[in-house]
Amino acid sequence: MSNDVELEQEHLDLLYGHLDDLRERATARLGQTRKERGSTHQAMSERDSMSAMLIDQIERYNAVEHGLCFGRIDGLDGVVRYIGRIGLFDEKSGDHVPLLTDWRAPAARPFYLATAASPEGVRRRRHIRTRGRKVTDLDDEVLDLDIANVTAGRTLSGLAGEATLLAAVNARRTGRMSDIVETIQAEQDVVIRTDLSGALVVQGGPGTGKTAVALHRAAYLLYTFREILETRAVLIVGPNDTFLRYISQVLPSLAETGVLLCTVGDLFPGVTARREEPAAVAEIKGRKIMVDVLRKALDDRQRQPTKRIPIEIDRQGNRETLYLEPGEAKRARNLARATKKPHNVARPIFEKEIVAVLTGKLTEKLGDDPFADITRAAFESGRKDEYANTEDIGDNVLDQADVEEIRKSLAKEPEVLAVCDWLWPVLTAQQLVAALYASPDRLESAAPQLTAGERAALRREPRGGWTPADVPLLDEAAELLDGDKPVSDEFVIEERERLARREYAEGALEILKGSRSLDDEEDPEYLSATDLLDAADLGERQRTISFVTAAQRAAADRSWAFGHVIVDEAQELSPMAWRLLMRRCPSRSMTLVGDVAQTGDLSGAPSWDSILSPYVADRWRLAELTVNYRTPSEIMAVAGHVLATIDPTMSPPRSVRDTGVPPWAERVDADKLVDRLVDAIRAETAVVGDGRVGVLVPAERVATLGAAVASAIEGTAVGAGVDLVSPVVVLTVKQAKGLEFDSVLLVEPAEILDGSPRGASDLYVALTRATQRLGILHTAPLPEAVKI
Ligand SMILES: Nc1ncnc2c1ncn2[C@@H]1O[C@H](COP(=O)(O)OP(=O)(O)OP(=O)(O)O)[C@@H](O)[C@H]1O
Repeated sequence: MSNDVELEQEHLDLLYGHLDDLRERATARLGQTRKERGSTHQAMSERDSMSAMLIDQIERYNAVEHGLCFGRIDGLDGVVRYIGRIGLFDEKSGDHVPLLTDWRAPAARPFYLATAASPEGVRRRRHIRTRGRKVTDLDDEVLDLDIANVTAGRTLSGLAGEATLLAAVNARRTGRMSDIVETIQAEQDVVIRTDLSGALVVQGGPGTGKTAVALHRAAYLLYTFREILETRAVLIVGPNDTFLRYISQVLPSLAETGVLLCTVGDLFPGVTARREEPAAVAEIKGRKIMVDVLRKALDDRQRQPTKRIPIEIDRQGNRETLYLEPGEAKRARNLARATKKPHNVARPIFEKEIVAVLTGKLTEKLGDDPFADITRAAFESGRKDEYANTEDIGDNVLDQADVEEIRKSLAKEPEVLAVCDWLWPVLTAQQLVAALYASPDRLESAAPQLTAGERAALRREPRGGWTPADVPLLDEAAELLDGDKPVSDEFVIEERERLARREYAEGALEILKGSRSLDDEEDPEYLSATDLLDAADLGERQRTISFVTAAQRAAADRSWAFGHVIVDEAQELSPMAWRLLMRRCPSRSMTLVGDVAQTGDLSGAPSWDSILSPYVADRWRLAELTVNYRTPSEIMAVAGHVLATIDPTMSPPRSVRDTGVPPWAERVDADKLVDRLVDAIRAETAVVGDGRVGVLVPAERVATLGAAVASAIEGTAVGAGVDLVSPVVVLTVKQAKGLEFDSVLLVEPAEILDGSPRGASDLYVALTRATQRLGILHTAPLPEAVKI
């Protein structure tokens, strides 16, 4: 074996040499490009585009530094193929010989799929384990049936690369999710490589790798369908900021950065929805009837006067009063509504009609027959029912130009515009929704289908920010107001530039730091590159850059149609949130991953069919993941009983390993809970060393217990928005969704169970967050379903 290690080290040295070479060339070109002095706008723009492209390239080379090459397959035909994070070719040889095959390429697929029973043309699969640039171990599986019995023990369970896989799942957690590119299993590989088109649902129990698979699928799709997806972008939606930070490193480590990661609360440009609200209120906002509520709220803003409205206008220094009759206002409203255009888009039609009516009145007042042209025009445009016969059309002594002059001046008249604003106001989504929440009368009129208590729950003052559940309502409102028109073109451009400048500046400086640490600091090429990319003017330079990624553009554009949308913890989204996401993905090219047994949100989905059937009927595919890579079998046995209370027909996923460590539970007196918890945390941190301890507590206790633990144990992070790199984290179950810790301490499970109508699902989630150890502390009796 040691001879083999040396041989693999030689190949690895060759690959890293190649990578260094590519990076150096790109860095040198970057330095050169930055020095070019073009004076025209186009030259500057081209130079900046080229710089951005080179920076992107360097970023990719830096990203694959760790674990560049991790596998090798030896074919039955004698061909040897190395598998890694990117493809590298021996360009000097002229015939483009692959030195390293990208894991996403079809040629790499047997590395993930081959088994002794179905070797896919592979004689031997080798996992190459490395630390930095050094080979540390090799893990071989011989798949040739003639000699399969030699290694049969390794593949009995159907796992590929078992030793490497177990090393990965047993490793200490860091607070950041790692990629699984070295050990993707066959059932996961099938999901990752499913075709781009259509909706795919990935259902799987806790720890089956749904999140990991979703992220690797994004990388696969970007590689395989780069042309489509680089222009239309990929959106990944996760449940909260902590989760997004947790997964943030995975795609960069796979050398993919052009993906927009966000929560539903981020999906309305210009709004950062972080305000909190009770789950029951969010549930009301998530109901589909809110579409009708918003429609009615908007209808109510298209006012119908009950009395004539006096309009005072200035006519060459004289004040004139014109009267708009209720019937005339109604006719204008009907006309504008009949266009079926969004409210703001239809406003000019409403305004034009009001101005036309007033023009008629004013010309009449001035002693002429005003209706001649107007009624004729109305008649000719087909509104015959309003003007029953052509005899109504009289003579007009004013010529067309005079009438037109009057019309123009009325169209600018502040009083006329003020009346139009009152009858048909131009609104933003924020104005419509905030005004609805702020007024019991508006709520009562718009939401008769809600109970008085539910309407009272929606009541809120306009100030104080938006909640995540407001965002789908804002989006729906924007749709009713403006259709698929961007909120405002100017705003979109501004927002785009702001995001692009920020990301660009941060990204570029990171890259330079990264590449410097790898190379000679005195290298003149590096110096010239860093000189030119100093932090002070980096952001400003980007102002002129015409190149911004599709993901950046998409982030600022409410009407953006993504090339593919991936939704994690998809079971949690409300019907209103689905409407928003479906609008962002008209092609319905989507991957939804989740577990309906873990649904904790009150407006979450009871089944996949209920989410998808309104949009794609039964045209969606289901893939299932069945193996739990996170939670050891000892802990899954406990969680399995809780699952049976949620749905007795569901079985928990099969754990990939035992740890021999049984979960424990301990009842303590209420006044001893904090002390005992602090002791237990200390004990667990001692066991997991540089791993992570998660303390999961009922929502009502997070503030008090969190503060008590934080004051006793240094480095404790508490509650929403925490950074999971902290050694100890105190969270609610909702906040811990999708996350994992080496050791979990669960406090007061009975309160979690009783704390919500979906308490059993919450408990199931809480019990399945540990990769190694689980302890339960309780003052009340353990729920019956928790059998320890
Ligand atoms: N093939 C694999 N190789 C190595 N580790 C894996 C593999 N598949 C999953 N894992 C690990 O298992 C853990 C659970 O994965 P992940 O969070 O994606 O599961 P999940 O199905 O999304 O779980 P949950 O529904 O509980 O959020 C992660 O640490 C992930 O890296």
